[in-house]
Amino acid sequence: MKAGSDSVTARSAAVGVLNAVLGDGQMLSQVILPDGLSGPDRARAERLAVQVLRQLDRIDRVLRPLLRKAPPLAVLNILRLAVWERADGAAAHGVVNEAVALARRGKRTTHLSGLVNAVLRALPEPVDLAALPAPQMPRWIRQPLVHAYGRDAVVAIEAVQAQVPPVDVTPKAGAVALPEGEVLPSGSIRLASPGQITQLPGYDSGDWWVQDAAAAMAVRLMGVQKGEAVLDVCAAPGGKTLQLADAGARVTALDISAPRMARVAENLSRTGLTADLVVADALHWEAEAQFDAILLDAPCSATGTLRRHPDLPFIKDGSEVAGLVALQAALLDRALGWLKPSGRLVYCTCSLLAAEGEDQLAAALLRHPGLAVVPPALPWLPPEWVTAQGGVRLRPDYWGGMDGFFIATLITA
Ligand SMILES: C[S@@+](CC[C@H](N)C(=O)[O-])C[C@H]1O[C@@H](n2cnc3c(N)ncnc32)[C@H](O)[C@@H]1O
Repeated sequence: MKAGSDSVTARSAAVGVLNAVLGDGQMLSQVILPDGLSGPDRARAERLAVQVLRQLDRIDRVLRPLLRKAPPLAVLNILRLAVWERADGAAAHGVVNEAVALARRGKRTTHLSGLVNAVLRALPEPVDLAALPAPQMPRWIRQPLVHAYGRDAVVAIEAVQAQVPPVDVTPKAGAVALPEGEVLPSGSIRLASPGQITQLPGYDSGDWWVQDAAAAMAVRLMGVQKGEAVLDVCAAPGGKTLQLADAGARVTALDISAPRMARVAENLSRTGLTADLVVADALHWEAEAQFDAILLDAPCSATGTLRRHPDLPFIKDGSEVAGLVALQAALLDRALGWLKPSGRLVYCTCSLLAAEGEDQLAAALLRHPGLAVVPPALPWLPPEWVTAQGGVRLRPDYWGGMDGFFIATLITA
């Protein structure tokens, strides 16, 4: 974003978001922006905050030599935002003036507006963040990934996570209006220039939906047949429900969260697809009949989605993982009981951690002696993505960037 007088409100809101995430540990999705911000300013504030979080380590490397001691967080975040804007090509004088004005307006920052001015005037010219090493993932994620994939792979993943992720969409069968983009081998379309999604051709007519290429692969691996009874266990916000319904399955979509299920209903309505919606805790729900196929997209650490959620490294410390692993195992055991004898269950998580993928699968195979893995048979799937167990490991550095996922198809003997 280029500096300009109209962007002061977006800028102050962006600093507020950074204070909430980095100071109070709030998730980006939960931060409430101030009332009275226009739609475009709201979007700009969110974009600025996300970009600063994604580049935070690089930004701090630029600032560190210019600061004798760490200023209060609210001041530091004004400086961080200004460094990002300079790196993004905004003119120095505009960025400095507006950062100083922002500091003057805040009760907690006004006494340090002189410092803001001095530091920003001392920034190198140009501010080249891309020349610095990509931000590293926190230790609780990085260490197990180095162990699982090796150091080079982790560096490649971190390089991708420092970039603005592309937007992929899944076309509906027989779609007429599609936005321009590159068709990936799996059939997802990577948009050439996303801009405002709701303005793209085919959005209003429901000809496609936004869904990362990796997220779309679980249902592609399932090989759904028309008329099959399919249960989507953790369904919201519903990208995979749409795929299942579009493939002609009779879909039951279940999720514990009513507000999130409302988004599934909206998505079905826009795309003209249908599914039975159930709001329930899968750990207590009872199925009335068994299913031909079940998709379990289990709640997880979401470590495969750091590109889109750059706040996660700052608000999570890995302490939730053990609880999530136990929940995934309990959901998996329960879901297996709803399968027809010849049925298949696709288990997936958007996690990079083996604990929520490969190890979870190995533990399930031990708990259920009759359970077997069906290796994928898709011509476009690179064989090196298939694990020794027959699961699929998707990494963020594949195909120029995708979410990290683990997917496995299970059958009971
Ligand atoms: C990874 S998200 C699912 C994403 C979804 N499948 C999609 O493609 O859009 C995990 C979901 O699990 C749901 N969930 C968590 N615990 C659950 C439970 N005990 N029973 C049912 N749903 C649960 C959450 O509300 C969340 O929507």
